Amino acid sequence: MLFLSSKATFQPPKVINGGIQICFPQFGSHCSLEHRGFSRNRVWCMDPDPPPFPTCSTNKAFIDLILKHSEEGIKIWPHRYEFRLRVTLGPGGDLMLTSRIRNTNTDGKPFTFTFSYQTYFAVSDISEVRVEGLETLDYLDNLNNRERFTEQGDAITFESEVDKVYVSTPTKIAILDHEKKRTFVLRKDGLPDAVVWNPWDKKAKTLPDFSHGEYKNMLCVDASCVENPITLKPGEEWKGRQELSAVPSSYCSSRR
Ligand SMILES: O=P(O)(O)OC[C@H]1O[C@@H](O)[C@H](O)[C@@H](O)[C@@H]1O
Repeated sequence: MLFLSSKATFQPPKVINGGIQICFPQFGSHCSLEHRGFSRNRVWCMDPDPPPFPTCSTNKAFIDLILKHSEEGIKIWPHRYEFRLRVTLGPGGDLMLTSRIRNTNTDGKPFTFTFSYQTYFAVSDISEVRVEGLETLDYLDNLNNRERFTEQGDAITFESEVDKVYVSTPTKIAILDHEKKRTFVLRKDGLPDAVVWNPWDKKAKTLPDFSHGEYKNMLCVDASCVENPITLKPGEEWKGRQELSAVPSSYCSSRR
């Protein structure tokens, strides 16, 4: 289901192109932090004592992880927080990520953040892929100084570099891989926006992890909260969930 570039090397702080990257406390380049935030480059701990999750995890394998502020980290982002992540795998391979972020500041100060599950889907050939669920929506075009445009009425197809933030998107987005006759279904909650990215040929040549032509085999569709940042007061918690499943395309279209 997920793409990982063939030349990826796991040597933090270098980022990889692949998998699902948890971007917090920013997704973009608004302040002096790392441009996709620091959470994707930190070592997380297993959370031995997570508070109860409202989602049903019966018959599913799951792991609870936690990331907290460190005294070193506070110098970079001057806030105390607890970020709990539950990763759940269902019997059919469905993958669910639930993030809970709590402001634990003791100085009474709120904090503001943006967030994204930067998700690299593996596809057979980007030219054969169609994304449904984003038609007629407004988007901010990262390739045009984040100018706002409105998408046309048809499903989205790809023939050049794309880097768009679709705003106020529905809770379900489908990524149809025509060649593989397979559809990825992304369901989300608490994450109004969806970033769609493919670097295409020219940009991919500038990304050292990509082999020749490898851009054809990936598409990022990221459940995100970018347009309207989230503000939490001390003691408040935010929750954002993403669920991914893969189904035969015929199954999906018969249930639209
Ligand atoms: O190299 P990074 O930081 O993981 O980002 C890769 C791409 O990720 C996409 O999600 C963004 O929309 C692009 O703007 C970005 O170039």
